[in-house]
Amino acid sequence: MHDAPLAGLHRLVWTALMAALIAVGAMVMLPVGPVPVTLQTLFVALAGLVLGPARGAGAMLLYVLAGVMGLPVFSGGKAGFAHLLGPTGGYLFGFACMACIAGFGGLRGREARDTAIRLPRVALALCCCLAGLGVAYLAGAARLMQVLDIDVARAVAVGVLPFLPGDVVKVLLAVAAWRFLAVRRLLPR
Ligand SMILES: O=C(O)CCCC[C@@H]1SC[C@@H]2NC(=O)N[C@@H]21
Repeated sequence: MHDAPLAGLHRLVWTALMAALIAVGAMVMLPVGPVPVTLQTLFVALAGLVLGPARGAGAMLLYVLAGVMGLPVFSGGKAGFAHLLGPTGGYLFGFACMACIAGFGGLRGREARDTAIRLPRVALALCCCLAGLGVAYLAGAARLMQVLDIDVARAVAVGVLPFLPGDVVKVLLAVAAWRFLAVRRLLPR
């Protein structure tokens, strides 16, 4: 009977936690050009899988809002609205879409009560995360084209290809973490 308010609180805590973890992912940064290597995509994928499409996207918007309001949560500890208009602003917009799409790979309804997460279910989660990553790349590359005044091929060379192998590994880690939490019934409902 008292489960519903607690479940709501549990979801809220997870939403705030995921927004905070993406900020941590932005701090872990390797500056390699106009776009740095960060751990953000790991936590964006995890946010979607753990929270579902709507709340996953909500956690991303919360994260972006925190940065716009001046918290140093963007890559390299940057903050402010101007950062959204810079070379990496497209990815930040794309993260909400990525979390939303990844969220369709998470567990819903009765599935969430089943602790046996088999290979096809893991494969679905992985596909959703990779599709979401593709959309984040699309948004990121589109913004790079505008800001750096480059063509599509150059934007892909600068903003997608160097990150692809690492991001695939991050997505695999996110799926593994999600499965770990799910089989232990630690996910919000
Ligand atoms: O300025 C920001 O906070 C956003 C940085 C975005 C970095 C992108 S996300 C996809 C790709 N993978 C990385 O490791 N870095 C880029």
